Formats: sequence, C-alpha cells, structure tokens
Amino acid sequence: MLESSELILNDDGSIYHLNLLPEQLASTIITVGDPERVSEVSKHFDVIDTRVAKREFHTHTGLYRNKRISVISTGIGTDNIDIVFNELDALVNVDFKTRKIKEKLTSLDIIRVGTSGAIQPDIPVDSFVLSQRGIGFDSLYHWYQNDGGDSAFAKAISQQIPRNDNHSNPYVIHCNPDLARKFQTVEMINGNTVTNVGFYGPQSRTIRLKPAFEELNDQLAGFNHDNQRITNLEMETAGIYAMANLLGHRAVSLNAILANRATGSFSEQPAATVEKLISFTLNCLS
Ligand SMILES: O=P(O)(O)O[C@H]1O[C@H](CO)[C@@H](O)[C@H]1O
Ligand SMILES: O=c1cc[nH]c(=O)[nH]1
Repeated sequence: MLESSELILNDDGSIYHLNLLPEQLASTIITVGDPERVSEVSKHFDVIDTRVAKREFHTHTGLYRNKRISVISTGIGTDNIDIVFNELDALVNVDFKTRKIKEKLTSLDIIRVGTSGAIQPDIPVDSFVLSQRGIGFDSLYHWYQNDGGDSAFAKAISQQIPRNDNHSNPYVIHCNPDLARKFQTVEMINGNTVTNVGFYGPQSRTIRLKPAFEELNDQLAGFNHDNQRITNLEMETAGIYAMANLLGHRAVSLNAILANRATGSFSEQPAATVEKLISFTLNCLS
C-alpha cells in the first residue's frame, strides 16, 4: 500500500499537483508547455467534459471527432515532466481507493506539441520537427533505476560535445516508433532533439551573461553518429521520452520551430505556426 507521503491525494480524491481524478483523464494525451496553449488545442474539441487547473498544470479533456483526448500543460522544464508523468501514470495504474498498483497496467499515448529552436541552417523557422531521439542534458533519467537508454548514442555525444565535471552525463531515449508513424507526413522533418535545463546559457544564448560553452550550438550542429545529426533545442522532450520509457507509455514529441539559432532568425508568426501544428496533430490522431 502506498503511504500518504508517497501517493498524495487531495481532499476530493484528486492527484496532488494535477488535481485530476482518474475518470477525468483520456488515454490519449497532448502535452504543451504553455498553459494558454491548452485552450488553443481544446477549442477544436466537439465537447469538453473536464477543465481543471492548478499551478502551471492545466487540463482539458473532451472529444475530438469521437476520440477522447486530454490536453495538459506541463509548464517549462524536465523537473515539471517528472511530476506530470508520475501523476499521469498514477491516475491510470494505481487504484486510489486501495492505494495499490493495479495488476493490469495501462499504457498511455502521449504527444508533445511544443516549440523549439533549430540549430541547423536548413531547418527553417515555421517548420515542424519530430524528435526521433531526446538527448537529455538534464539529469532526470539518472534519478531512476534504468537500462541506460541508447548508450552508444550517449557515448558519442559525450565524446563530441564539450562538458565539464559539473555537468551530468547526457542520456538518449527514442520516441515510440509506432506512435511516431502517425505523424510522419511530408511536412514533418525527422530530427534529434537536445533537451537542456534552461533557455539562455544552457542553449548558448547571450544577453548579458556569457555561456560556459560559446561554441556549443556549432558543436551540436556538427555532431554526427551513424549519419544522425542534432536538429533542435528545447526543454522537455528527453525527460518525456525517459519517463514514458520507464513507465511503459508511448511518447512522441512534435516541435514547432520558432527560432533558428544558426541563421539568427525568429518566426514572424509564432502563434499561426503553433496553431498549424495543433491542427496537424489533431488530424493525425483522428
Ligand atoms: O513551447 P513549450 O512547449 O513550452 O516549449 C519550449 O518553450 C519553452 C521556452 O520558451 C520551453 O518549455 C521549451 O521547451
Ligand atoms: O530557441 C528556442 C525556442 C523555443 N524553445 C526553446 O527552448 N528554445
């Protein structure tokens, strides 16, 4: 039995941070970073039966062309991904009355609809990238017992990309190929996504502070392992792939490219590009 300090339920029986009851969650889940993006997704639903919000975690559940879908905001960063994924999993795989793990486990389909910055000059702003791999420069995966992920790819990253002793070892986890197939159309670029712990220094951006590795993005752009290159930077994908992999869920991350760091450009129509990715995603799911 899970003690009340481990599985934390609110007075109404909902899970601690997400504030959701098990029946309020669909088995197909779209995650977005920005809480305001939740209604940009759910405005396409025919019916919305659940609207719940606590902190940065906003959830709408409803029907899109007869398919039940939940859309949930994670806020920014893999620290939030830890909370969201543990609680999503508990909602389907723990009996909240007995506080025991269910014998028959449910696997969720989780699709991230996020924004990102490309590091290759040929990936233009306003294009879409599907993350074949999440490359974690955060350390979330290392805090769980794991099988090491794609250790050959991670070793190649360690060998080719500068780090110092204060940084964690990179980890590499793949998307779920069956789920990814649903989104592999001509408009989708397949890529490999680096997830890091910040938007500025960790993505080698300078306003006033100098990043530790000023050449980081050039080095990432020049990386090659088995003819695979790194395409883009953001802040959640590797954590999502790690947690989905550890918990037995299927995940894929779709990125609306808003910045191109190689050309120094930023989208002139970020909202329209995100809206296009939302419509694309819902279409592929129905
Ligand atoms: O637009 P979202 O989904 O939040 O994703 C990206 O945007 C945020 C930074 O602006 C980070 O969360 C990054 O991963
Ligand atoms: O450059 C970018 C753009 C969006 N999100 C990021 O994390 N980085």
